[in-house]
Amino acid sequence: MRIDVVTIFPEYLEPLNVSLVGKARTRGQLDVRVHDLRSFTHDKHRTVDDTPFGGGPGMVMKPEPWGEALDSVAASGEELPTLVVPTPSGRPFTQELAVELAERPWLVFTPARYEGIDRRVIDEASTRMPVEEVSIGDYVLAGGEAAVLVIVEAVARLLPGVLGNAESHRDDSFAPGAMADLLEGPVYTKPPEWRGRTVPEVLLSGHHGKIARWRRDEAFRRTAALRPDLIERCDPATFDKHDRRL
Ligand SMILES: N#Cc1c(N)n[nH]c1-c1ccc2c(Cl)cn(Cc3cccnc3)c2c1
Repeated sequence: MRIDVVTIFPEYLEPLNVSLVGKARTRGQLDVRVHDLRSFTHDKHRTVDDTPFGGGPGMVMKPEPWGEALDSVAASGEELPTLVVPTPSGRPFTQELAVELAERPWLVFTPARYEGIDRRVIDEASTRMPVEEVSIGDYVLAGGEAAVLVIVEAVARLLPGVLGNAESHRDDSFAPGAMADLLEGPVYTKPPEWRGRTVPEVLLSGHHGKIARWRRDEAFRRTAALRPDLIERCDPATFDKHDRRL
């Protein structure tokens, strides 16, 4: 997968050089390119914003630099990219959308600032590529860069080979499958006793069937307590009558 990010804060995307995404880039599983929007300005002050038509607070990001940036990025690849626009009014970002985006060959992110990008940029882009306007949650950020970090990590970990053998998204919370839509249960590691606290005996038993059942029961119990709405979404076939009694 190729990912391009156009931003006035390229340094905000430095985290894409480390950990899971950084390793995937080093291995060649992910091609991430960050572009400074100001590279596509031509005035002395490298202006990217102006006052809003119709008045009102704040500034709006000018269409010209974005248009030139998207032209340049789109022309540099062979395939059709999907434009991903972080915005408070966007489609809620969920695991389902992460899976959808992970199936695309090329994502171009346009995290903006101020009061947003001149609407004509998105409208014009929509005539030549798929556009997804996405929000990472019902809270207000100052711009889209943090959303890009969240979306890229959630998508990258779904790409084949990115998660090592020691990790797996098989039992991810919110992912389809036997633990569909359940939150993760408690996890433990050595030492077996720490500050007088021990590990549930079943996890030391070596009985894989009992361990699997305990983990599912704990996930169900935790989900029922913290996110009962997710239980309603579960496929009834996922749980036998015993689970329903937890
Ligand atoms: N994704 C997401 C997301 C989220 N969940 N909250 N806020 C944002 C987000 C994304 C992009 C921008 C751009 Cl461009 C400017 N702002 C500031 C702003 C805040 C409220 C109303 N208008 C603009 C952004 C906020």
